Amino acid sequence: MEELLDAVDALARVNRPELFDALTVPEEVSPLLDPFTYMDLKDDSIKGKGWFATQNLPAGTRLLVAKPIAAVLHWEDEPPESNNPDEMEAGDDDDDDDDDENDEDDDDEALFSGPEPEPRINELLLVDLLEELLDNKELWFNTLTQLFPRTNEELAALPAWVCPDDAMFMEVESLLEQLKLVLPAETVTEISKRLPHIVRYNILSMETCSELLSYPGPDGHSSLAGVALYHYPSFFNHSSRPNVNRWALGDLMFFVTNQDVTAGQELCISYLEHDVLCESPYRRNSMLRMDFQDGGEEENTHGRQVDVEEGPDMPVVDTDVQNELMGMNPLERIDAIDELLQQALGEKGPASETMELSDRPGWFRCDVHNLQILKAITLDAVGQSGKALELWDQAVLFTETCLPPADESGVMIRTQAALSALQTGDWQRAKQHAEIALRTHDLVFGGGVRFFRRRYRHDFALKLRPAPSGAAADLLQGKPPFELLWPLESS
Ligand SMILES: C[S@@+](CC[C@H](N)C(=O)[O-])C[C@H]1O[C@@H](n2cnc3c(N)ncnc32)[C@H](O)[C@@H]1O
Repeated sequence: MEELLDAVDALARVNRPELFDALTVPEEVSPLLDPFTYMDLKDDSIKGKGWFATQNLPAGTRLLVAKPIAAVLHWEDEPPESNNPDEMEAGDDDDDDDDDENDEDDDDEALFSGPEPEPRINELLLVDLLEELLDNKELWFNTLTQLFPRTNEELAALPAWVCPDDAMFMEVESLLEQLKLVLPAETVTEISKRLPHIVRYNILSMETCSELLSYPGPDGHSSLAGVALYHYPSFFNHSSRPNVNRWALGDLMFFVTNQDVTAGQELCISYLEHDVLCESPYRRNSMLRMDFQDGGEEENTHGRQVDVEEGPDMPVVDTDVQNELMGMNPLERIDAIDELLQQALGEKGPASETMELSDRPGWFRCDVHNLQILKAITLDAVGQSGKALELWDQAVLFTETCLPPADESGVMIRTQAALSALQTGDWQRAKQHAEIALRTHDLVFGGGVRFFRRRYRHDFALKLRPAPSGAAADLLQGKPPFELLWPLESS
């Protein structure tokens, strides 16, 4: 697995990495390519097919590893003019310069560049699949026809596919014409109707080590983010209380139970980011945009309408907001975060003046959580690790009360909490956070302390705190903090 991570690291450094024939399933996990070891497929009258446990499974059972049928990375969906790396850099610089001073210029630029183009990533995947079918028509009969939507009734219940881009539509049409040379016309008609929906309703996002603070930086793996269509994983249904977590290394996807599961229970993943699962059904459904309503486990809400709600439909503190905040100097940033926290908690605008404070619509709970993390990072950077630790503790509380069990973001937060506690010289607290971080990491990712240190090595290299002094320096004796908190002999 460590060799695989080395290969993934190398791929992530390449400008516009290509997928991923180089990444093969390591021998030690190859038995997991067989999904029927611990699970079986069953039919449910409402949800269709789904995976069910065939035996009692303890938390941390690796169920499945899968290689995709096709995958597309986000960089492949960049608009053509920004595909030139030189132009990209120039564009980035412009953005940075413009941030505060030249709002008017920003507006002018927006006028000239037009609206954001629609994402075409699903259609890029569709084109890849059609190209693959030209060489390997059995893929349709053996695999793709097994995936939802399988029947004409299922198909008829879905909204029509609308291609967001004329050029892509022409490409799809041309590939369908070429397919008519190798497949019967009625099969090609079937493919043209069903394949866009198969893509739309089965693809999974794929991100490597995305919980790490180093993820968006030069040593992170954000260049490998994309979407992929998998065969057996496509049969996992959605639950807002999932008992299965998934994680990726490149395009290899791993599925693991996050809690004890009893024989006969359904095994579900979440189709939503875990940090929005604690929101109301209205908000969850606004983001899910699927052909079913996610109303909570206890009720069957297939097709049910959920009431409209005040407040944003999506998290406000997205990557752009976070990048903008991280571009500020620390003191300015803390003020800006405090201001945003007030809004996020509904304590300040944009609701009407007459509105009671308690009635003001808040943002998502993960907005507050992410702002608190940014503030903790900032306080650590300016040497206030005691105050940072209080915020890391609040972030731990969020992950343990609002997220599914053993969520990987809890590992990152416990790791940072341990490092902040060590920085304050509080060895007991540091050790406690460190142990839980390692235990949770091992449950989800396996590989003991070695693999934890390997996955976290770029985070350990970040200079997030000043050089330790006082009790922390006495504890460390010149060693790097991770050596003290996660020594190799603890495995
Ligand atoms: C990725 S497929 C999952 C496997 C699918 N059930 C099948 O029969 O192949 C996604 C589709 O399954 C159904 N589905 C998944 N989770 C569901 C849920 N919680 N409630 C109702 N339908 C669900 C929806 O039709 C959705 O578009």
